[in-house]
Amino acid sequence: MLEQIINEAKLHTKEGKPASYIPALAHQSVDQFGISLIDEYGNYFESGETDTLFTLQSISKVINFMVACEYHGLDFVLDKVDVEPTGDPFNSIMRLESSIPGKPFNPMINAGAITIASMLPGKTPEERVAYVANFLSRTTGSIHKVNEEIYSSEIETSHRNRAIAYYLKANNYLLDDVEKALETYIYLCSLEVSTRDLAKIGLMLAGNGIYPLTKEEIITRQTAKVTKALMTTCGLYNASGKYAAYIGIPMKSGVSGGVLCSVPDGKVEQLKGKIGIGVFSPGIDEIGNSVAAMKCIEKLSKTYDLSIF
Ligand SMILES: NC(=O)CC[C@H](N)C(=O)O
Repeated sequence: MLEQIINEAKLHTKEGKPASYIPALAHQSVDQFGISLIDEYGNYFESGETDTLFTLQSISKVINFMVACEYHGLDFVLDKVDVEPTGDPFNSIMRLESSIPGKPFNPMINAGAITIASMLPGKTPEERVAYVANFLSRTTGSIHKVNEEIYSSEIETSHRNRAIAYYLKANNYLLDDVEKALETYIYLCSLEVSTRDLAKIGLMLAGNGIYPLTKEEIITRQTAKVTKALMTTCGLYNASGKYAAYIGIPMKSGVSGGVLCSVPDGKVEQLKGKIGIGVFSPGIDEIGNSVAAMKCIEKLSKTYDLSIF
């Protein structure tokens, strides 16, 4: 049944286009598709390009939020970034000026994520990215490197994100210089992962911060719960409401075509208990979500009753 769902989803890979506003992402082949599922009992199901490395892009927002909450505590973080969905595109500037006092609406849009990047532990962007990469490795067991080509391509063309960072600085939300916050944010977007890595992070979140296979506590229960609430309400940009209704799984997507899913409680025999899912297919829609990955997750959720609602 899973193979059939995956084969059907693969038929949609060409309906999306690779993100072209980051020039180095534009030449990704849309034919790629990979999926990894891991459950709390250690069962793996994988198909397609599960070893291919791709950049986290917006999925880094989830990771950075967890790191910031663990390091500073939730109250400190929420003093600088709210937890309200916007219904606007991820790189929108509009509300920074229209809302008083310009506080970023949530950590899953660029304004919130650049703010979070400025508060991560470490004195330089390099130290911060190393801290976050180590944090990721505790769950994934992989070594995560920055893709320098994609980093350079984005930092050179990041005029919109730079504008957002200046607004944030003007309203006292950045804890650092504009350029350092931006470099940190883009380094983190450029960290490489595989679908297997994403599935493991999803499983850790499903375990409310405890990785079920090792029983190690990676983050607190409180951080895990707030993170999953943000993924559900803001994880898929301005399509988050639609996907909460039709799929109902805490998820986060990135413009490189990755999607991280955390299923807290699978109810059917074939997919039971806590499950992490990572999907990758670079063809994205206008909103920024991978077309084939979302088709696959929607079918999985409907077939195996994975919705949390
Ligand atoms: N939605 C995304 O994945 C966007 C991430 C990308 N690095 C940006 O800031 O534009």
